[in-house]
Amino acid sequence: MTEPVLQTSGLTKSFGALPVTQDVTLDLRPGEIHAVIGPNGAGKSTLIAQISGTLAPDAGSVSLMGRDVTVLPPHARAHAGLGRTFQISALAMEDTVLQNALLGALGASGRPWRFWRPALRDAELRGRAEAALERVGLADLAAKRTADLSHGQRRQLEVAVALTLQPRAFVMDEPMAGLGPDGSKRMTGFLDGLRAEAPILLVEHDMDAVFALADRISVLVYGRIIASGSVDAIRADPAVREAYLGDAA
Ligand SMILES: Nc1ncnc2c1ncn2[C@@H]1O[C@H](COP(=O)(O)OP(=O)(O)OP(=O)(O)O)[C@@H](O)[C@H]1O
Repeated sequence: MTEPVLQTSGLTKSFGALPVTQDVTLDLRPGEIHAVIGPNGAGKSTLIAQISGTLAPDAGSVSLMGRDVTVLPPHARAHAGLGRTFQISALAMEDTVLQNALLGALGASGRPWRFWRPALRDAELRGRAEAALERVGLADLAAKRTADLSHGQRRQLEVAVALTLQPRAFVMDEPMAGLGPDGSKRMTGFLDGLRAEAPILLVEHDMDAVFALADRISVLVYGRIIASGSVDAIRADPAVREAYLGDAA
């Protein structure tokens, strides 16, 4: 079997008496989209936070391309190849689209922030930022103020910022949120192509998108993975239908 790019093993975390992830073991293999679904409050965002390093697990580990990154801070995981998009936008709204992409490229370069001004003139960084914008279809909007983008375009820009790192794996928290049917369809098409570049661990409530994209689905309920398998297997699983999918299956 192909080596996983990303692997969690026994990730466990409680907030006080509330267990939010319990012994979560999953992996992400080259070329795939692995969706994590589950009801509100199941622990999906806290799982992503432990994978990306913003939250320390009580027990368990995270490894990236075979390297244990459990104690690394988020920026070090990003440098090790983990690309992340957020449920809530982390963009600088008053800056232009290109400036946001450049901030990502500058962060990826590992240079201190005092190089921000020179970065605007740095051909290599600019090239990296422009290539990422081109990749997500925002090249024509490079000079636009980010606040003036549509919600869907901001989501695309978030992916572009993550792309400037040339990640080996993505974790994405609800990239379809608030997109509407057309935007969701466009993003689905985009993620479909992106998986060949870097596999995606996808937390998403939009079941049409999940069923269209996922190579595998893991279902999280009360912090525990209750089922993991292909789209067809998950849709047919009685426990999953009862706990989460209901009519959506
Ligand atoms: N910092 C925190 N302190 C205490 N409890 C928290 C904290 N963050 C999350 N929780 C609780 O942990 C549980 C899991 O939350 P989490 O946001 O991971 O769920 P989720 O599956 O991502 O939900 P959603 O689908 O609504 O985004 C919830 O009961 C939530 O209230």
